[in-house]
Amino acid sequence: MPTFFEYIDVSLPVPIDRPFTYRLPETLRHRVAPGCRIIVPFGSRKLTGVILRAHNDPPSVTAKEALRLLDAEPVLEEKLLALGRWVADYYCAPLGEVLRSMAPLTGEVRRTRVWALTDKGHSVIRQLLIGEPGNDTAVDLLRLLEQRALSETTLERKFPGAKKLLKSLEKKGLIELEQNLAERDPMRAPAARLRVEFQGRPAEVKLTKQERELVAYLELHPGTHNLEELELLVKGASQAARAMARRNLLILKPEALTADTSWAKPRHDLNPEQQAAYDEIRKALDAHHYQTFLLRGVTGSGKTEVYLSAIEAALQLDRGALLLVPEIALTPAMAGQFHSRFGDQVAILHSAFNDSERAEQWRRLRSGLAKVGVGTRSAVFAPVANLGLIIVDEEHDQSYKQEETPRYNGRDVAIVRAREAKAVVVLGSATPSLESRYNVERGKSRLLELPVRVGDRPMPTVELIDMREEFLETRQNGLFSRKLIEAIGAKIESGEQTVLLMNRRGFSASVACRSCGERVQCVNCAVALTFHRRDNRLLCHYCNFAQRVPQVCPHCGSEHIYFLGSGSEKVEDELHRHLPRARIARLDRDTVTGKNRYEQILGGFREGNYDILVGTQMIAKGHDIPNVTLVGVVSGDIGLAMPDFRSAERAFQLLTQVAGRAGRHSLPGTVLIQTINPDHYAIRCAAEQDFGKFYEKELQFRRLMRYPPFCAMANIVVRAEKQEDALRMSGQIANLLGMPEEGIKVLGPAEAPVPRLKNEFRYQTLIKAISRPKLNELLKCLRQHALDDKWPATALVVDVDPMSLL
Ligand SMILES: Nc1ncnc2c1ncn2[C@@H]1O[C@H](COP(=O)(O)OP(=O)(O)OP(=O)(O)O)[C@@H](O)[C@H]1O
Ligand SMILES: [Zn+2]
Ligand SMILES: [Zn+2]
Repeated sequence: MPTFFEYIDVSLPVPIDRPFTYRLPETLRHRVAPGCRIIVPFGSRKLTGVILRAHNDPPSVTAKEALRLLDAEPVLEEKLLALGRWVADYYCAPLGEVLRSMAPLTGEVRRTRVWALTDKGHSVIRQLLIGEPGNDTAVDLLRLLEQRALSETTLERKFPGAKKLLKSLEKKGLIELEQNLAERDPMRAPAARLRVEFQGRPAEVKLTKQERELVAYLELHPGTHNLEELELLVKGASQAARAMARRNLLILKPEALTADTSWAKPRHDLNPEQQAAYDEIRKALDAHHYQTFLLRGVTGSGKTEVYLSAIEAALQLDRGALLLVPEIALTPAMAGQFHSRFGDQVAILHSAFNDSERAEQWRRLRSGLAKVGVGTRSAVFAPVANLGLIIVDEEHDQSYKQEETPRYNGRDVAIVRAREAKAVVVLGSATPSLESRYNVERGKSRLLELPVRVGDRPMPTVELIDMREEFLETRQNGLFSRKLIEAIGAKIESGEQTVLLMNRRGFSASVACRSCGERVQCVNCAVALTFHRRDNRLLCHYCNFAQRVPQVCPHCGSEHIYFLGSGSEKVEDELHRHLPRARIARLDRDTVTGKNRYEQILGGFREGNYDILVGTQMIAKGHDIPNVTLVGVVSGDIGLAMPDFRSAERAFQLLTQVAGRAGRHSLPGTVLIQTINPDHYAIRCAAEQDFGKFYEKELQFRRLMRYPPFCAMANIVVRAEKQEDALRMSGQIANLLGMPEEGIKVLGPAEAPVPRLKNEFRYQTLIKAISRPKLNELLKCLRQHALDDKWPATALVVDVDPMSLL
């Protein structure tokens, strides 16, 4: 094995599916390794790529020379590179794009551009140096650049009017614009980690708006906080904290000096069920084998405590751990809970972090300073050393699926990663996905169950309210049944709290014309616009297009415009009318503007500042609020009629999860679900909170229709701005798939359920296959065709194991 290589194969973030070969300059030949980043020329650009292989096999065409090596040690170690290859292969995505989304590698490095000397520039300046010291600006400038590449603004400051000079020097080939990589490389910039310690509000001190916001937050959440994480929650917190520290209003300390215990929940002794689940996990960890567990625990059964103990066990065995949580669930409360248990051994990886913050956390894991990674989907790629355990909380959650290239599912990647690392996976949920539950039957994973709530607390009682009967009896088409309003009123009287689900935001679902019946649609998408009363606008929930409410029908000119359907905004509004004294908070994408709002609203509700929390599915997940004893569902039917084979599963999960928010502590809970489909199995099973029954029913349906988990599925979407282009390309897809092999079923191409989205026409084809390799082969053919036929890079979407068919 030579230690001296002339060539490297580099993966680049471009939609082309192969590595590119480059020649190494002398100085780098003994320094490269797979997984290191390197800057290479690509067309007229310079790109950062990842070295896949170093070798001495001359390529058939002359290779260009690589420019600069960024890492002395690989950022993606061998195993992660292999995982990236698996993702690229399984999800039919270009490797370069997979690697880019795996690590905070290139995000920031391409931001600034600097002027640097070319080779010619170097030799010119060297000749000049031999001769007389130059005194004209051009020479000074070139000399300066010889020491260091500099940005145009810097040069302007030193040499006013430099712009013109730079252009002429560039024309002469002496200098060139380069992307400033080394300086801005997030993998290198060490950021100071600081903790904020706050001891209470000093009276009579003037604070700025930002400082007040920070104080408000700190008052709600006493103790010490990490400054970076605070910044995420309270915009401008960093600046405000520093300013306040200077005035001795709070204390800033370096990270290592403090351990955050402010979020500490009491540590519980495991109950027998938790203990039994933990014992199984522990055994597998001790055996150092790969094993997947499905931890199905009813809502409020204490799954988190099992996770914490399992992570402790892994640490005792000197192995690292990863905890994946759904997008919305990674709150500071969650992070704090882990901090308080594991101190600075925890690295938090959040998609809302910027590149350098992510890189910082990534570095702490890679160096072994941190041993536990907690994060959302992409944290599955975090460089945890000696990985022993991966936990995927709420494994059924849709946010584990990335809805852009590479369209991977973090849960499934977790399983593959664990298998290679001989690690243990724990998938936890009260409502597991059909796929995960079926894997138990297939012997691919083992079931652990927490069948009851902790402390023998009862499950909430659930009642369905048939809104058709309600209408017959009252002749009123209101949002609320009498029963629901009464129940909420009674809770306000007794000082208990209510959670009210309305899984659609906005005020009215759409606006239509009484004369011609048409709905007002988005100009970019084939969907009806939703009316948002607060800003008195119609809004597209797909592309955010907004317009005023038209005075007359855009189709026929009639003035008889009316509003139909309802959303969370209207629920809040009508509730005020029914219960004028109620204190109501609303949690949906319209009220959660900015990172801190979510915590603020929820925190305020938890503190008892509100009687009722109205919200979309955001309120259904994970919360553990003691005083909530009533959960109401305004319409249990939303989503049931979606043209997606998962619609029943999703409805069941949402209703069961939201029901699970009631009565989790000393007070028992009640759930009222309003519906016009009280006999639908998803709704009935949710009402009975019977996962087993739902699973059997749904599995039958999937088996009969050959839907996942009884087939491997992919969704092919062809999209283009011009309808004829989209039609032509999808025609080609139809031809290619015309005579499918045995064991492959093709549905379509047909108009996608949302036939126009963000100004593109969309046609979709579903492929179901008995054999995964055959499906994979077929998809690669399609991609190859798109490349050969020079389709625009974004025209073909290949979505393997799709989670959403819209
Ligand atoms: N052994 C125990 N004894 C007493 N209380 C416990 C025990 N384990 C957990 N708890 C408490 O029970 C509550 C519910 O636990 P947790 O939030 O982990 O439930 P969960 O299973 O994740 O539910 P969900 O799926 O609804 O989120 C928490 O307040 C937790 O602190
Ligand atoms: Zn009309
Ligand atoms: Zn739109």
